[in-house]
Amino acid sequence: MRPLVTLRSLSVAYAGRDHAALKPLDLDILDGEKLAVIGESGSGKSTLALAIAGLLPATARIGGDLAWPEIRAIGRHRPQGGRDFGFVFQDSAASLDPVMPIGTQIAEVARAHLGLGWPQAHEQAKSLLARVRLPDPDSVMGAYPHQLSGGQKQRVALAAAIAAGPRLLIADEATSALDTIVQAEIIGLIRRLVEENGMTLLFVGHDIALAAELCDRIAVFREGDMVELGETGQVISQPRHAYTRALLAAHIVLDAEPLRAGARHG
Ligand SMILES: Nc1ncnc2c1ncn2[C@@H]1O[C@H](COP(=O)(O)OP(=O)(O)OP(=O)(O)O)[C@@H](O)[C@H]1O
Repeated sequence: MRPLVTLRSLSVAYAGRDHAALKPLDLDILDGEKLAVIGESGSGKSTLALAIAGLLPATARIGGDLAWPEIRAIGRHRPQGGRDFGFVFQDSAASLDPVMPIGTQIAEVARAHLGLGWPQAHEQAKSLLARVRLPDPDSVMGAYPHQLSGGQKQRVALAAAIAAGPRLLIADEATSALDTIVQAEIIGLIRRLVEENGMTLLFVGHDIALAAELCDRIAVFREGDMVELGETGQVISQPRHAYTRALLAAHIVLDAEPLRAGARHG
């Protein structure tokens, strides 16, 4: 598989902080793969996701090289949100406009990046709402974010993220605020959308069992260091790093089944 994004000695430090948020790392995100980035709070996962999307704040100093080879080849400097990547955050309310109808928000992405007129963009938005399995897409088109549940808002955020057909879907703790059943539904939805659209997935989270269920490879982060990177089956059944073993041990106490399944299938 060709790399969609390449990182070479990439590091990130925020102004005023003693420690680097990300220590130099090499990583290729392969076109079409589902890659999980996991680790505890503060380990640098979101920093990595934001760096890949070109969304780090101005206070961040970036070292090394981060490239989207195909974008660089056509002379563009940075990836474009919506067109090259879709980003879904933990708190989708923060990325949805509270005073704009849902349908208009999704249609705007399709209009801006696909050059559609408003009527076509609205049709596209309605079919996306059906694809993310929101009941009654017609009424959701005219609804506002506060009228939807947390799980429904994540479905809308996913519809908006993929509206312009990006190559990469970045889900940053996109299911972390949801209860277990809704979380499983959204994981299933992400899997289906990624497969149907042939997208690459960067799944950022702290739950190694969820990562194992969904992804082909797992990268484990701790204190800004990528301590482990491997195929899911290998990371689950033969973890190389003590921290990965500790994450797995903590999970086996809570709920062993997804991990056993991940090890069997991996
Ligand atoms: N905008 C910022 N300015 C200064 N420091 C930041 C900023 N964003 C993150 N950091 C710091 O960088 C480190 C890595 O944070 P990051 O958010 O990438 O971790 P994370 O693994 O995604 O954590 P979480 O799961 O809690 O979001 C932390 O020490 C954090 O406090």
